[in-house]
Amino acid sequence: MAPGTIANKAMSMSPTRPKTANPETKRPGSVTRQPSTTTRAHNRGSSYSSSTVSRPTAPPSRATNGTFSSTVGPGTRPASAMSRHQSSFNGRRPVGASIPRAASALDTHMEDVSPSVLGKRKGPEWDQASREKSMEGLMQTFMAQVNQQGQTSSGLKESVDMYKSRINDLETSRDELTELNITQRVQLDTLRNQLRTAEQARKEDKREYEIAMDDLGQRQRIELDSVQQQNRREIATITDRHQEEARDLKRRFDREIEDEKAARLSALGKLTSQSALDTQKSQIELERKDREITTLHDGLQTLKSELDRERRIVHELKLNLDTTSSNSVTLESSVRALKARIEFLESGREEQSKSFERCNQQMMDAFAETEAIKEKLRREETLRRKLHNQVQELKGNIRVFCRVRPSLKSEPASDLTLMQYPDETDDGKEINILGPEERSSLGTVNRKNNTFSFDRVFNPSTQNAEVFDEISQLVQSALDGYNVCIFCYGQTGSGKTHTMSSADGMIPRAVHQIYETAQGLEEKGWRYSMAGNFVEVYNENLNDLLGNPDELDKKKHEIRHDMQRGKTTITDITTVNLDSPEMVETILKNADANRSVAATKANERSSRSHSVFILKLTGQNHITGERSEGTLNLVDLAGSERLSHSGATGERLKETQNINRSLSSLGDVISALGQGKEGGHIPYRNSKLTYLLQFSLGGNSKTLMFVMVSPLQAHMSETLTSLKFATKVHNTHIGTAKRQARVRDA
Ligand SMILES: Nc1ncnc2c1ncn2[C@@H]1O[C@H](COP(=O)(O)OP(=O)(O)OP(=O)(O)O)[C@@H](O)[C@H]1O
Repeated sequence: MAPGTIANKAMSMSPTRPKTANPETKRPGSVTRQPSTTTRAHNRGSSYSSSTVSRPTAPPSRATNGTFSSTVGPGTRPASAMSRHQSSFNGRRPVGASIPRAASALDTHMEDVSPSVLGKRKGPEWDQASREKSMEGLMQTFMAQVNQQGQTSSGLKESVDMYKSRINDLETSRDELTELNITQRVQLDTLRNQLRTAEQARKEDKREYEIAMDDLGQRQRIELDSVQQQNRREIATITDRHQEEARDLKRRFDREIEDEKAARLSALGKLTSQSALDTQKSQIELERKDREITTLHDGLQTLKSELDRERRIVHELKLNLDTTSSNSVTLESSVRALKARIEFLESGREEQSKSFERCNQQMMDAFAETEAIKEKLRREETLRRKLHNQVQELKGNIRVFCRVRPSLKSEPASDLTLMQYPDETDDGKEINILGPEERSSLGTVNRKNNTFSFDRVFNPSTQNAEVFDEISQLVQSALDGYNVCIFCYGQTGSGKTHTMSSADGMIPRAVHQIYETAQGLEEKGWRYSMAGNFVEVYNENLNDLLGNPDELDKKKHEIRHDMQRGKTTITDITTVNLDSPEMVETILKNADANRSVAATKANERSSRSHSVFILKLTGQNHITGERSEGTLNLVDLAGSERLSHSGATGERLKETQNINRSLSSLGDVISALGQGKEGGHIPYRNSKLTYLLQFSLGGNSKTLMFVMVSPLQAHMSETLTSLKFATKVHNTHIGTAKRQARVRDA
């Protein structure tokens, strides 16, 4: 316990603590309050002492009664002091606490006697007896008070003793506490010393740990540096080695490339000289062929009859084959019968075996004969191909057919152009277009007559099947490995789409024929594969009509030519393998649907664009090892009407310009081919269409153009323009046969 606490306790026990609220202290200072000995005896603690000193002392106000007041004067007021002690000790009242206040009794008495004592007499002069009496009474009262005071004093003594014992207790407690305090201080010091030692030890440890950490860090840094250096050295070594290897490789590759280049260059040189030689040879060959062709031309009839004869032979051979086959069947059954007989016959074995050998020999002969006939048939097929091609070449490598569509129900007869077909019962090659009636100044009525002649003219009653008969030989050429191009040219509504891609048009018919022929050729060892593309050239852009309709007019396709192999490919194009002839219907439907997406009306779009159906035919003969690669292009051209005169603007004008450009490019290409200059420039690149068809126009390819004619009077001007263009094409000689067609104005 802290010393201060004990002092506070002593303070709380102070019997004389001033109380301003005490009525006695407020009383007017008539009584002198001397510090009593009892009070002094209590004054041991410093706090207690200060409290006593602070009590105010007043000078005696009754100097005349000094002796009396010093002993029994009202200022001492022991009872009052006692009562304050009592109140400080937990409310216990010491003996005498109930004694009446002497001071107040004295006060009363003093007031009663004072007039006589002070000589202020108002009654009789002097009464000795009463005075003695009263003195005695006073004396008795005084004595009683003294006794009372004695009792009070003994009570106070008891209190003092009690206080003393209490003080002794407190001192003992204080001593104990002081001792405890000292012990605790010693312990505290010891603990502080231990703490200091521990702190010292901790600091020491920390310092050692830091030193160790520094050492470790330094060691690690050194190790890291050495590892890094080692790594750097290794990387440098590896890099050097790799660079050296790379240099070696580069040197080697350079050497190899150089060697390869030199080899290629020499090969190229050889090839160039070879090709020059070949070209020269071809030239000579061409000239020779020209001569031959002239001979051939003369001997065409002979060849035709020969072909017929060959056909007859083939037919006879086929009959022979059938007979032989039935013979071999008969022989087989004979063999079986003979075998059965052998089992039954026990004797004459030799004769039987001879007869069996004979039968066997006959059978072998029959097989050999069959093989020979088959071989002859294959030779016949090769010969047929050759002859077929010669016939096609003689017919001319570019042909023009004219087709007039019938009038539709909606078109009255009065609106139709007068057209005549003078040789329709014969060759069917001419058409007369009669102009409107014109009255001359002399009054005669005339009609302008425009006569055109083509390879074939189909009148309005001709059906697609008949038209196809005429082109089927060209389709056969595609199977034989030639590039064939069939165009439909004419103004909008003239019947191009009907001819080309209607349900029974040229495209489906061509596919069906190819299938049938390819199947027939299978027994001669041929296997064919067919791959189809359908593209559209619109505004000089190529579109895939079998692709995603959303990509129409957006996706870019490029045309790539393999000049050495004479092959054309289109990038990112959909190719459909025609596994069955029915596939073609799906292809046509898809193309139509795609066009419908791109335009509000599909036919509107179709008349503003060129569509090209490309069929690639690859054949392989596993018996003879022959191979053929041909392409059939079926082209539905955009409407040829001269829209530049119609005042078209904007998008329509652009379309028109593109159509005009591509059609005139087609004309230019055909015309350049017709000039037939060896190595002359052919402007294929002038339009997407001609560029796409580069290998199918000219050279060894075969071209057929349909010029489509509308029967309407209103379209006559366009009809004449189309027919004139077609005549120009017809007059063009490409390849071997030269022909002349006539345009007669009557
Ligand atoms: N030989 C024909 N026999 C019967 N109807 C025909 C014949 N040729 C054309 N038509 C009909 O004439 C109309 C116009 O023909 P088509 O659509 O083929 O013309 P187009 O030249 O292809 O026109 P576009 O350039 O707009 O495509 C169609 O209704 C078609 O059915």
